[in-house]
Amino acid sequence: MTQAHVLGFPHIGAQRELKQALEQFWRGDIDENALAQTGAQLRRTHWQWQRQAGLDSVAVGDFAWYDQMLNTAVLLGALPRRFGFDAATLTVRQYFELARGNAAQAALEMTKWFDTNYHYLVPELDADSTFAGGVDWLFYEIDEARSQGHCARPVLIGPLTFLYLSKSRAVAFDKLDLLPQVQAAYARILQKLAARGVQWVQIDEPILALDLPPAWLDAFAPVYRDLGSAGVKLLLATYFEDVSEHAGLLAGLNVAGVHLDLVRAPQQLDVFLPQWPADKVLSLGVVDGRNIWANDLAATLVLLRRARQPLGARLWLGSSCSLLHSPVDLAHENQLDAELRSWLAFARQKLDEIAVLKQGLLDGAAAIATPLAASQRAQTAWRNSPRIHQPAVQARVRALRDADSRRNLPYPQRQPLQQAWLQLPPLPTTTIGSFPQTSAIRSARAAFKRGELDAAAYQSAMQAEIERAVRKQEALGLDVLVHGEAERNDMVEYFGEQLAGFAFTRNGWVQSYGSRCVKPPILLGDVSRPQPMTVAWSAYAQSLTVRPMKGMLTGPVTILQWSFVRSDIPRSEITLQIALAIRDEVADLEQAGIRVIQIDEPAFREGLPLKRRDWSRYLEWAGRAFRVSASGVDDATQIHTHMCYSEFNDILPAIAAMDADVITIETSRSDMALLRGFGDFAYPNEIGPGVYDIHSPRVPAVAEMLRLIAKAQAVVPVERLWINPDCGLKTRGWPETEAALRNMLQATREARAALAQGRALNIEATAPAAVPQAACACKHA
Ligand SMILES: CN1c2c(nc(N)[nH]c2=O)NC[C@@H]1CNc1ccc(C(=O)N[C@@H](CCC(=O)N[C@@H](CCC(=O)N[C@@H](CCC(=O)O)C(=O)O)C(=O)O)C(=O)O)cc1
Ligand SMILES: N[C@@H](CCS)C(=O)O
Ligand SMILES: [Zn+2]
Repeated sequence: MTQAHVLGFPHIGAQRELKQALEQFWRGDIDENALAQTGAQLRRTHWQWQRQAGLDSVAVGDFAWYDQMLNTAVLLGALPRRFGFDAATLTVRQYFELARGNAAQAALEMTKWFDTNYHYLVPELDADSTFAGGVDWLFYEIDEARSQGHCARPVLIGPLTFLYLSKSRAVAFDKLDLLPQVQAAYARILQKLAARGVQWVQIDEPILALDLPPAWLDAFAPVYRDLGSAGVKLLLATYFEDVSEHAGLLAGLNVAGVHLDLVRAPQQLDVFLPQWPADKVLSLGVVDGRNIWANDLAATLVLLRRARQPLGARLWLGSSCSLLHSPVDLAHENQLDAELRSWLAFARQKLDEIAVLKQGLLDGAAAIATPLAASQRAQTAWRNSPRIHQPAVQARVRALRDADSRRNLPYPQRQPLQQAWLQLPPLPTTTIGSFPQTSAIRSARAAFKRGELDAAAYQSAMQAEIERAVRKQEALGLDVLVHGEAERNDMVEYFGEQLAGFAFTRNGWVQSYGSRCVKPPILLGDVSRPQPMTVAWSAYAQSLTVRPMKGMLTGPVTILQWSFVRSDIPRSEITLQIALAIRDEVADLEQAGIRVIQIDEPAFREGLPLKRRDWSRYLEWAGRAFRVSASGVDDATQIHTHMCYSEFNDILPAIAAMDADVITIETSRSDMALLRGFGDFAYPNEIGPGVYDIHSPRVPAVAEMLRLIAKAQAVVPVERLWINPDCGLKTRGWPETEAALRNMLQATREARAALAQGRALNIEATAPAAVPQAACACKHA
């Protein structure tokens, strides 16, 4: 029978209930029982919504206190030995220690889930890892769903994806050596599910979207030959990319069905349909799990009908991927106008879309006449709306010439012009932009948004924060100052709120990691800049000091990556539109006397396509967009960029081609290993490799930073080396921020003295940090 389903539902809660409960629990304000009740209530609600919408099963196992990848490690019993926990008796408190670290141990590392803005916890394995099973939370939740009358479909991260995305913490080994044990553990779990009477299990193998080494691909058939015989029907889910090249492999796997992401790659259908075996389900992901646009029901029905004829009841339909990446419920957006709301669907509305599509497919279009007509009206209105199309913006993009993405002079000639007025000492010091976003700042903004604080009072409060940041930087002795970004809720949303072509939500939260969320703005139309966005704040900050104030902007690629983006025109074109808006802001900052300007691109690497074959095209347009945003200035104006969270070495030529005068990058957590590539590649401009990790409240000692400075000096010519932290300081508190910066400045003074005396830095006594650091605490609440 044709089934309608979703691959997973967001668990943070429509009002971020899980976030509030987690943070209360971590603060000690509520006990474990109260936390458990919040979790149970959220699961109950989300299952009810799926059932009420008319879906045939509910996803179980998508709920996680922190992260589903960590849950999988716990389920398998594969915990890092260094914590000394017994997986079979793991407590919720211990679970959070794995996620967030404890006094003795750093948290599990966190990294981006494929090309999304969600971070998962990276399981740690070693050659002796065991997989004897862990606590039975999944089985409990299945019983819970069933006791509420639902048809429970457990969702698991598949064994090959789990293993491939894990890391070895100690000596490197071939992770595939662990496959037999991992496979056996999955077989035991599936048998247990079968014994409970579970019929279908969704098993996610998104690594099929990547360029996989042959040994990993070859592992699929034998693993699933075994798992497919464990007594439950397996629906193997792929998503995020075209998996056409694996159609033969997938058709031959011992699974009962395969799921395809037809939103990302609709062309796959024509490859799969002709060769799809008569005994297997083909589940089509036709409702976008990663964006907020309402489905074009008529167009989707056409596609589904094409598959219906050959597949019959073996055709399933659902979301393209888990709805984890969507905000929860449009019903809470009472400030969006009716027209815009008719163009949108959040997770809850997507459930209805899937159910309606199933009905339309089985019972004919007449059975869904009302939603179909509404969908068609919305599509027509959207296509023709003056909110979307701004001919002047499009004309400006078309008129871009090659010279618009180039500075006048090359860097070697710009550098003396900049130094002539900047008069910076050797090893100039700066920070990445943000200073602590204190609860006073956040509650002032919340009061302003509620109308309880007027604009003038809010402005004064933010100016006071800016002044505080400036005075502290002066006292510390930094060379290039920042205003601190107090006025920004988020480095992307803030710009989305001010640019034409964007809409923003009140409550469209999406989990970024753990309890932390972001509210991506909605990029719905051609983008332009009605008025300056940052100039008044930066100019105010500059008015407070004679030192150079660095203007702070988010770059076009990062704004694109961290927004919900329209899908009717190419991403490359949208990015150029944003680039032009940023270019105008850069020009206005320069006019206002801000002559050092940073354009952040932390998502530049994240935007890289999953398949290498698509890289060069992306790097070409993304790099051009950055240069368009940065090239409209005088050669004496210094352009910085900043990148973090990334492995940069495989795209260094593209980073160099961005031609920023200075790049500050996250390097301290890799002990400067990330910098080596910059040295080998002979990166041509100035670099500020982070000399301390901002992700933990721990204050690094002067000697530790000196050691990293020495390592950096071995790779980057000293006249092109800057000293700065790894990333912004918004998630830190002031006491540790000041202490760490004080030490950074002291380390810099010592390094400068050594330089002046022509001696090497004395780093003999300095070992790498002995105390474990949180892997990434801006990501670790
Ligand atoms: C650098 N990172 C970012 C990513 N994506 C972005 N779009 N932005 C990023 O900065 N991706 C990669 C990383 C992810 N890292 C983080 C780090 C930290 C957070 C985080 O702290 N998120 C906050 C929400 C931030 C925000 O939008 N703040 C708003 C609203 C604050 C709020 O909740 N206010 C309360 C009232 C508070 C009070 O009265 O005291 C309310 O409205 O109810 C603001 O400052 O105005 C979080 O809390 O989750 C995210 C990603
Ligand atoms: N300017 C931003 C960059 C973060 S990646 C900040 O300092 O928070
Ligand atoms: Zn950063």
